[in-house]
Amino acid sequence: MELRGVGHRYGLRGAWVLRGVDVALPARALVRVEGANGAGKSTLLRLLAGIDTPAEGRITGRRARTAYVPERFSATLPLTATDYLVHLGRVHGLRTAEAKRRAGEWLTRFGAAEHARTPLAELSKGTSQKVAVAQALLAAPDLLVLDEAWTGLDAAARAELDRAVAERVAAGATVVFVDHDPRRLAGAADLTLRAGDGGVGTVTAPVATGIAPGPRVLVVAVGPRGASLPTPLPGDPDRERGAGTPGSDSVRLTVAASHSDALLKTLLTARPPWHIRQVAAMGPPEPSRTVRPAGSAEGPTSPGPGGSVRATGSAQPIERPATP
Ligand SMILES: Nc1ncnc2c1ncn2[C@@H]1O[C@H](COP(=O)(O)OP(=O)(O)OP(=O)(O)O)[C@@H](O)[C@H]1O
Repeated sequence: MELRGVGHRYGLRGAWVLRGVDVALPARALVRVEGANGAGKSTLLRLLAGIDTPAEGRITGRRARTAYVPERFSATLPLTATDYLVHLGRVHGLRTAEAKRRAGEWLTRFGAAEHARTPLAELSKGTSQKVAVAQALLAAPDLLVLDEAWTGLDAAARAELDRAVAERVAAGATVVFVDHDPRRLAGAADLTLRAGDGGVGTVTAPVATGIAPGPRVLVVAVGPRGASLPTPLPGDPDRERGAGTPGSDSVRLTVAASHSDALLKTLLTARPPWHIRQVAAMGPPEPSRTVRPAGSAEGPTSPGPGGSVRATGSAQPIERPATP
């Protein structure tokens, strides 16, 4: 998805909030938007979600399914939580039975199952927010836009949303979020955009998964014999079965460093949990396989469009408390 010369202002004669925004959002990426109050973060998110149309410029390459969680969710429809979710699931093209199943699943994940039959107007602020987040995740969106969506959620639901975000990215989605807590998903963003001075700047370069090698992390995890790894795993790591012990299985996972925190969290919070035996930063990546566009000459090691590079190199232990 690409923004070219995008600008926005409220009203024909209003002051420009954003101008000249040129940004490319990669697929399978977590994108953080930061900036001071009033810098235009929510404006940018609404443009990305397609809620508002830019006053100038173009947005191209929109993903098929987009979902948005606003800063404030005020549900005034005379529906129960489940009926509302099923209705939105239908809007997203799901069959009623599937929408019902997913509504129940997401309400349960966010600890709101007991409010499935509660009318929206009677929900507490926090539970309303859980419904708002559930409606966004229900349709497995390719673009998920979260405007301070964690606000008002209890600790368990905040952690669940962290996990859901990692799952969406691992599944190939772009997740764009704003949160005033700088610790939110700290270190996990592939790209950070800074809104301010009427524009949007790129703070960190995007990691185009599968194209840029980037630093990688080795995680050795141990689980009960025969236990399946949780799915999906953030960052879609390379996996290799290791030598287990009686009653346990060991697996070596190699993942982009930007996804390692989310991967560890997913393993540790799985049911049953996986124990982390080793976490190690990989040495400088050496491309072992290069795919070039058809007809291109032998040349540098960077892959062409659609190419991939597998990182190799020796593992360097990094300081991280590991569970036994
Ligand atoms: N619907 C609207 N009508 C008129 N002006 C608006 C509207 N929404 C936002 N603005 C203005 O646009 C500017 C940017 O607002 P925006 O909400 O995008 O900033 P923000 O960075 O998300 O702020 P915050 O961190 O306080 O949430 C502000 O000056 C705001 O007053």
